Amino acid sequence: MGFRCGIVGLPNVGKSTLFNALTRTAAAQAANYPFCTIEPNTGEVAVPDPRLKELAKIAKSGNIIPTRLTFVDIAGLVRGASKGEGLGNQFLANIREVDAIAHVLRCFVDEDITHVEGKIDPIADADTVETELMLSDLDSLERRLPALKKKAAAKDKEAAAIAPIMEKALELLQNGKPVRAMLADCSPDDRVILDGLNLLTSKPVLYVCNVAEEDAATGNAESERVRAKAEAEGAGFVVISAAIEAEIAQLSDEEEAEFMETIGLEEPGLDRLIRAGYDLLHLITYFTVGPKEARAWTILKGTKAPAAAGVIHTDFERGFIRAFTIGYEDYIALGGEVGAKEAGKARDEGKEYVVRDGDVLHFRFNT
Ligand SMILES: Nc1ncnc2c1ncn2[C@@H]1O[C@H](COP(=O)(O)OP(=O)(O)OP(=O)(O)O)[C@@H](O)[C@H]1O
Ligand SMILES: [Mg+2]
Repeated sequence: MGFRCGIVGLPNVGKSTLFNALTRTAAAQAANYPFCTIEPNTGEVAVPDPRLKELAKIAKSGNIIPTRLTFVDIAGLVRGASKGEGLGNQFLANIREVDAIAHVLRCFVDEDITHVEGKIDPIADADTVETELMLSDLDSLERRLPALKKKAAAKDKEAAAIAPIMEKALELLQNGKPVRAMLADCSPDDRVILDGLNLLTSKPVLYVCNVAEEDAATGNAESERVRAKAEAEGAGFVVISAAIEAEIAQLSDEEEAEFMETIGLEEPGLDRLIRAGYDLLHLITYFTVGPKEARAWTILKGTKAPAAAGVIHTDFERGFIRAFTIGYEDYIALGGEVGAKEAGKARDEGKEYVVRDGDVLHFRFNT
């Protein structure tokens, strides 16, 4: 699988700084000039989950292995990108390949750091970026729709199913709205068709307000404006100071705790960001726990047991018999597998079982 979250925004707003903090590397060049990034940087990030440590304690697991999410640091885009300005289409192609968008908005004032639009206005910046994505989608749909409609009229079943969804998406774009506005009342089947259209504005969005160090714990007036926008749209929202996070990422665990206390942060903003990205993608976690390791695995909400097993190994899915299942709360409260079994809280689940977040699973299979 591998779910990918793309870091998108205007040039020089802190995307690469954030990426480096997330991946705890200096893999992406971050510097004070627009279009510093050209080729996208890709990195895997461990998804922080305090439950793993609790499970490992009970099972005396030798190792803790978190699940991972991929972040992609993409080139900045400017007004006119959809028509080839700046890095134009190349950049749009990179966005097309991700599953969700973390849209970084500059909310910090610093005269020394160039802002391509000349002033701090995250709402206007968000509109600039979104407009380019919408123009690109509009262009793509307007090009594709006539041929599709012709096919639909000629009784092509597939085309007939796609056409109304394309038309609805087009109508939204013509009214200046992103296609994700139709996600809320999209049936699962329609959703598959919509995803197949491979548009830019149908991807879920998380606004990341990049604030100054002193605003990291509280946010500021600009980030509050973005919060209101995110709430109105049903989009994700996180306040973070990329500059601080990059510093924190360099520290040891002890130094980190101390540093965060001085600046009033309860947990690294990165943890909040990673979790928000995970939620945005409708991902949940199940665990496998034993003396060797306590390990987290990522699945889409709604995944049934065999497909969940397939994340570990395709053989597990092909030869799936059943899933020995204990809910996380039960596992902890009853002191592990034996206790849960004795209390009747361990269940054998079959092929139709929809795995829940936090399930501790043990798959039985034959190959
Ligand atoms: N919260 C912050 N406060 C102050 N300065 C910051 C903050 N976040 C990033 N910067 C600075 O802004 C500059 C641009 O950062 P960065 O290279 O990460 O931007 P970018 O969005 O990746 O740009 P590009 O689109 O050109 O690749 C760097 O000098 C970085 O140190
Ligand atoms: Mg960059």
